[in-house]
Amino acid sequence: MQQKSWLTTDILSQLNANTCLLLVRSLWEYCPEHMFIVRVEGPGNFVIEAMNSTHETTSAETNAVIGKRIEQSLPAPLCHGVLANLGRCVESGAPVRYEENGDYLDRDGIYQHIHRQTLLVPITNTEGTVTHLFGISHDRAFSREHHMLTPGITGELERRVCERTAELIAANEKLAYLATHDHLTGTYNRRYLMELAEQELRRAIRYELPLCLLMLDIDHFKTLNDARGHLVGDEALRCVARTILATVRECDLVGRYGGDEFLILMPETTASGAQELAERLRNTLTQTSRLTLSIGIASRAPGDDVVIDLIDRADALLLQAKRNGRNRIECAA
Ligand SMILES: Nc1nc2c(ncn2[C@@H]2O[C@H](COP(=O)(O)OP(=O)(O)OP(=O)(O)O)[C@@H](O)[C@H]2O)c(=O)[nH]1
Repeated sequence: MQQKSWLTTDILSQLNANTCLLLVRSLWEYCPEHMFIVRVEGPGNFVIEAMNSTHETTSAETNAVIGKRIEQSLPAPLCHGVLANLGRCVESGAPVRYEENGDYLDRDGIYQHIHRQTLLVPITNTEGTVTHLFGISHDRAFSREHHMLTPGITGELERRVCERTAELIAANEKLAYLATHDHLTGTYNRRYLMELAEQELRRAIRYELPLCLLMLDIDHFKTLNDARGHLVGDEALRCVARTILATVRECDLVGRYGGDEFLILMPETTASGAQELAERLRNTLTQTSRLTLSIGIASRAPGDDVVIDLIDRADALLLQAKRNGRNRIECAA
């Protein structure tokens, strides 16, 4: 039995072919509703053959789905219902109306709400087989920017915002750490140490407090590096850093000044206190490793305006310690 074509009405049959074509084209281009034609390839197997562009879908977006199976072009939560309705339309050979109303996560991980009504019309060939389905959808509530969120969705969104915020805070903390610390030893890097040291010096000047600066250098470090390799050299640097950090007070500032040189800034500490710490440091290191240190100690003097004044004096004393045989501490009288 020849089936009735649902796209043919009495009015249309009175129009000539050209007018029909013009009518279809105008509808396809200017109608604000979504229109699509799906090819029926077998039971449950539908391929999008054509789709119009509307104010909400660009031609690039519509072109991207043409030739794709329904499962490839629709969000998974909506797909099951749509496939069932397409199948129903093919089986019955009659128009089918259905409604989609739900939320789904888009490719950017953003919740979208969809509420649309669709009319499906079967298109048959001369043998009466449904070869295509024509669909027209009306969006009842679909906005990328504004939609009422159900409490469940709000909760999920809040959870995601909290998760992202926590990730950002962690990433920021990591960045701040990397910007202020030496990657190898975990002590402050030179730039940050200088910044903190200038603050300490200003405080010491303002309140007339003692302040000492220790500069230390590993003895014959180049020989160790050359003989045993850079990885062993790196471990030696870490070992010295660990020993310093375990020996100093919490308010002391420790940083890697460069190569195998470290600085320790000791607020509210006199030269004798600094010497005590330097001795302890040297002793601990000789007990736990084969490394020895040469140390120069400078204490704040009247006229010291910037930290480099102290660094210069500690550096000169460190050089003196090297010249005097290494593994020793030099401190200005
Ligand atoms: N493994 C390692 N070596 C480094 C690093 N930075 C600098 N160095 C090496 O540290 C060595 C510095 O040696 P110096 O302090 O100049 O000389 P030294 O052998 O310690 O001699 P003295 O200080 O006079 O006792 C050089 O061989 C540098 O290549 C680093 O991050 N890792």
